[in-house]
Amino acid sequence: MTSTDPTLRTPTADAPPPLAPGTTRRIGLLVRDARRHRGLTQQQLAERLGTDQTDVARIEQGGQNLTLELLGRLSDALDSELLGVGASGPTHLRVTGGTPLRGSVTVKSSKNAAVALLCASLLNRGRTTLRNVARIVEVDRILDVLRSIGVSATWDGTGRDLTLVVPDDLDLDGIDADAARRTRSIIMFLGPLLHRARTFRLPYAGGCDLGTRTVEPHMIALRPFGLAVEAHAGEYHAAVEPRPGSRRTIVLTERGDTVTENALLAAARTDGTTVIRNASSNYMVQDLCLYLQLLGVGVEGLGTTTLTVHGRPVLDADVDYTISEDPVEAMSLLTAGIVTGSELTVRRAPIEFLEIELAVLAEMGLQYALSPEYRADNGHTRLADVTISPSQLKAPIDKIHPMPFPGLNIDHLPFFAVIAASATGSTLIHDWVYDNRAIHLSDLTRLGADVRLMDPHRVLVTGPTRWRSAEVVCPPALRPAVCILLAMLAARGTSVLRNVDIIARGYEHLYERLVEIGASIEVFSD
Ligand SMILES: CC(=O)N[C@H]1[C@@H](OP(=O)(O)OP(=O)(O)OC[C@H]2O[C@@H](n3ccc(=O)[nH]c3=O)[C@H](O)[C@@H]2O)O[C@H](CO)[C@@H](O)[C@@H]1O
Ligand SMILES: C=C(OP(=O)(O)O)C(=O)O
Repeated sequence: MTSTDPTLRTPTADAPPPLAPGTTRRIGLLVRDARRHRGLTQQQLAERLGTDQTDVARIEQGGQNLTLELLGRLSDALDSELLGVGASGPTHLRVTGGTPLRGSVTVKSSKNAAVALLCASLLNRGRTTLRNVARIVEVDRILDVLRSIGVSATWDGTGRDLTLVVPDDLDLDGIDADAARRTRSIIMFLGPLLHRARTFRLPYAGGCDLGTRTVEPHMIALRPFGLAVEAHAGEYHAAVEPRPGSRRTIVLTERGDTVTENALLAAARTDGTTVIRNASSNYMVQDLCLYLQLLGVGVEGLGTTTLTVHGRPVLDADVDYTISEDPVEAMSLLTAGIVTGSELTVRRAPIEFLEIELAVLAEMGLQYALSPEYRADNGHTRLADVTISPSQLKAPIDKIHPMPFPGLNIDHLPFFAVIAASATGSTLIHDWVYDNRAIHLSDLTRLGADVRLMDPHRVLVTGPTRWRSAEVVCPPALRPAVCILLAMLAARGTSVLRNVDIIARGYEHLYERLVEIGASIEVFSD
């Protein structure tokens, strides 16, 4: 069949030599994986490329000569660095699995509290020092944005503590839109900025490919503070008309984490009392409340769904705050140990935010022991060391589904898919929250798991799995990407996980730390 696209036809004599057939076949598989991750049919990808479905089928089968120009167009059409060339190409992992991990590993501080506190630092006229900050890409993105508007952000010699000083005048027009668009957390600039300018613009919030994530609850929550937002051409146009009154009640339409944080950030510098109902009491919200208290804001109801904030128009204090440990990291590390049948201690696990997960895992047959509890360096969060032992797991009787805290954390849900695949029996996993995240879990089938997508929100996982090694492209979502890596640790033989850069968005030195507890992981790039 003749192609409609001239660049897909047989090369001319002066064209560069064609790639070896093995290479085109391999690239074909990568294209197919990336297309599926994007949820595109061959026809839809063909339309993006301006060609026929048959051309796409040929590329995926390795039967098409590939030029650099075509590779570039494929990368653009798939919105993927998968086919990146040159020295700064994507990073991949070679994972040799099937052996238990051993020893202990310590949980780092959380991404989600770090981004909230970075945004919160905009409220303070004094110096904010954040201690124990995770060195992750998500933090770097928000830092890039903060620096672009004039905030001074300096790491100390240890590289763990960060000092932020906010100037009197922010250069909001100079905002690094590229960095901002790569993170959803930019939405949390709305709360602090409504105290700094009567009008301003922010780029649309972005982030992982988890499906549509509404920003409407943020708009509703911030309206009582006089904020009106219109969306135009990739930007939010915000206008602030402060409303009189010394008391307001905000009823959140969703018990979301970042929307609660935005309401807190707006209330912190609003004179008088703000009552936030249906507030999230999740870990990052608690970290934010503790920081605001240090700044001199009265916050009552910590850990509950009604927060009462006594705001102060000027916040000017030199404060040090130590960010607490990340429950999702802890859950990831526990899963690494569970699926590899290991005796492993996960130190400094924020136990309050893992209690339901551990109760479910106990029902599934997990053997574990907890150390006596102790406090995190923020003086508040309860920590414990969790030691798990090799266990025969069985599927839970009821489905596994997340709920706002104190329910099972939505970000822990993907890890239950890997665990369920290691257990005997069928587990229904219901992600009612994200439109797209459960879909990414079907990649576990590449490693031998029986994962059936019942609909975009529900997967049925039947185990036990005889994990086998495979080559997989990282899904474009942080937690599912880590789940594939953990399944590779369980699989005998050598697997390759391609294009893992997304993992650095939320995990610091994850591979090195897994290697320290006995994993065999090699990092390489093209
Ligand atoms: C930076 C940060 O802190 N990110 C976390 C935060 O994102 P964030 O707070 O931004 O989460 P979203 O606002 O996107 O909420 C997630 C999804 O849940 C839905 N929803 C949420 C609450 C609710 O009561 N009803 C409801 O339907 C939302 O419509 C959305 O589709 O919370 C998510 C849900 O815990 C976590 O996965 C993210 O890791
Ligand atoms: C969904 C997540 O985070 P974010 O809100 O930053 O996309 C996550 O941490 O898994």
